[in-house]
Amino acid sequence: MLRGLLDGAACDDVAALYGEEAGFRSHVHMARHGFGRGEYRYFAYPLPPLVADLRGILYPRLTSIANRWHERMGMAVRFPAEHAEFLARCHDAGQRRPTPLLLQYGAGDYNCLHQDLYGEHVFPLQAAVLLSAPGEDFAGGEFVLTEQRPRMQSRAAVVPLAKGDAVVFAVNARPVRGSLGDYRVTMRHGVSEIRSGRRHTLGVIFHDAA
Ligand SMILES: O=C(O)CCC(=O)C(=O)O
Ligand SMILES: [Fe+2]
Repeated sequence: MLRGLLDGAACDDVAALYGEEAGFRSHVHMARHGFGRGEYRYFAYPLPPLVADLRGILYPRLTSIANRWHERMGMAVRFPAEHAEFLARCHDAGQRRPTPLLLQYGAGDYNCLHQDLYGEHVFPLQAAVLLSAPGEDFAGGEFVLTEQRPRMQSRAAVVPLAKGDAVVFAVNARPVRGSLGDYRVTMRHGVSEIRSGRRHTLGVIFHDAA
């Protein structure tokens, strides 16, 4: 968790973008795709400055974890120091569409457990920033992670985010140290049902989409 990544005013400014027509490349109604209930919009390029800055600032702080994870999971790909360089790799492979997104949930909405994979190129960590205040703007709507371990039952974790907090989590898999060395666990994330009110999130994914 990154506590207080954004202050309250910045959260409100980003959440308010949801209602604007311009600045997005697509609008997804989750129920139509079986993804849950609620909606989200992918930003278009150029990203709003705050979103572009978050991507550029968080990425270089995560590359050493990403590279260590890949080494431990026996994956050959390594990540360059700067986000622009990694994006160029995505774009050269045809993954050119921006993936940062704004999500909006109302009462009864939820986000099914999923993974945000959009092509061959995957940066193994992503971030989500909670833009609304639990207990004040909404009730329910907890950020949930599950880890699926080999030959074991899945385990869930709830991330107790406050408004402005971010969670950095595994996109796809992460290594876990066991008595026989590292093994790989498959991670998924989602959001439990919002019982009342309205909840907004900013999702920051570092690879672009095909
Ligand atoms: O609304 C949330 O907390 C989860 C959003 C999400 O799935 C994401 O940012 O990838
Ligand atoms: Fe997601």
